[in-house]
Amino acid sequence: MSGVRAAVLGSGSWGTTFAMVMADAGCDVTLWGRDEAVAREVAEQHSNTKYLPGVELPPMSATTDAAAALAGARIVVVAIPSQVSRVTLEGLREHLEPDAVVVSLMKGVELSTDKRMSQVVSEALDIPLERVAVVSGPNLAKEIAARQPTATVVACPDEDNARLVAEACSNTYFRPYTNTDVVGVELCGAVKNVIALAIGMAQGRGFGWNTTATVITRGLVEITRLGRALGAQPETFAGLAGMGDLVATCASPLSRNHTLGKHIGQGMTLDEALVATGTTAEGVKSSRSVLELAEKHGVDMPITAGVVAVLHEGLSVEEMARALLSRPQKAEGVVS
Ligand SMILES: NC(=O)C1=CN([C@@H]2O[C@H](COP(=O)(O)OP(=O)(O)OC[C@H]3O[C@@H](n4cnc5c(N)ncnc54)[C@H](O)[C@@H]3O)[C@@H](O)[C@H]2O)C=CC1
Ligand SMILES: O=C(CO)COP(=O)(O)O
Repeated sequence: MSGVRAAVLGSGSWGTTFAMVMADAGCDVTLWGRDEAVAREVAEQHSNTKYLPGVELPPMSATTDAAAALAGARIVVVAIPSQVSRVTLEGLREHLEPDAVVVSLMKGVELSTDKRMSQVVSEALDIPLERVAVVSGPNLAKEIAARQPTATVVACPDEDNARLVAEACSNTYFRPYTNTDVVGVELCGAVKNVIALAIGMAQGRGFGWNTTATVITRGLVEITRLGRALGAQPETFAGLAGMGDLVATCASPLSRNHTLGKHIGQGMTLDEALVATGTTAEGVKSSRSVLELAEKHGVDMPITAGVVAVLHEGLSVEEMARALLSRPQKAEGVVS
């Protein structure tokens, strides 16, 4: 999409990779981050060794000056940790162009409000939800930065805006599909991180593929159940943002949530696992807000409850497994 001005907020692994995806799609991209050294390296040396070692980036601008990044930007992409997005975006609101479409790449649910990221973006920037799109799918940043083929979903209530964003990120290795089910796509992205933590815990404890497959499948049931209670479309859960991302995140050691869960399963404390994992593992905090959201809507999410209990309440992985398996027998309905 030749020449469309885009700003990407957040110069970590996914922000930098998505800036690369858009630049490779022909956009005129400026990456914004708070780290001056990273911005200089991206702009001058076409690399970001802190987050994407060994990757050669296409030419793009990079800055720590938000006003400069946002000036003239038709598309603004947000790729910072979910829990700091509201305060960060409120500080940038005055620089947003009046026709800008804002894209959330974030896979979390806000603590204290239990809001999805598109809701947070809309409130923090004071723009209607029709101008907020979300991108979610099996999108491990490091594989995409190596230009390996993948697909994703661009969801927005306004189909023209979904198409605008899809065109702006479509290139030879990245294929976006559009839909209007923002609730479903966003919930898939946030809750799969919690399920990935559970699978990491199980694998770290030494459980094999039967356990993994069970948790993926029943995890998808939990996501579907919550999504349906919140008005999502059932087919979203079988798509790229649902099953697709669940498979990628739960199978790959590149997933930080999976890795963190594995550390816990191997006996680390949460603090030790956070240090060992390094960058953002959204599920650690979002597990709590997802569970609260489920409780508010009367939705049963036993795997999510188990993850919260292990991470934040001192339950062991064995106790979590026992608790899950000793639940009352029932028929296997998709939403039961
Ligand atoms: N890395 C991946 O493969 C994928 C990540 N995501 C999602 O993208 C979001 C961002 O994740 P990553 O880029 O991977 O995380 P990251 O940890 O690699 O980078 C986060 C970036 O945000 C910056 N940051 C942190 N606090 C900030 C603040 N208060 N103000 C401004 N900048 C701040 C950090 O300096 C860093 O540049 C998360 O919600 C994640 O779930 C989604 C799909 C793929
Ligand atoms: O969302 C992701 C891949 O689609 C990345 O997962 P992690 O945040 O667990 O690394």
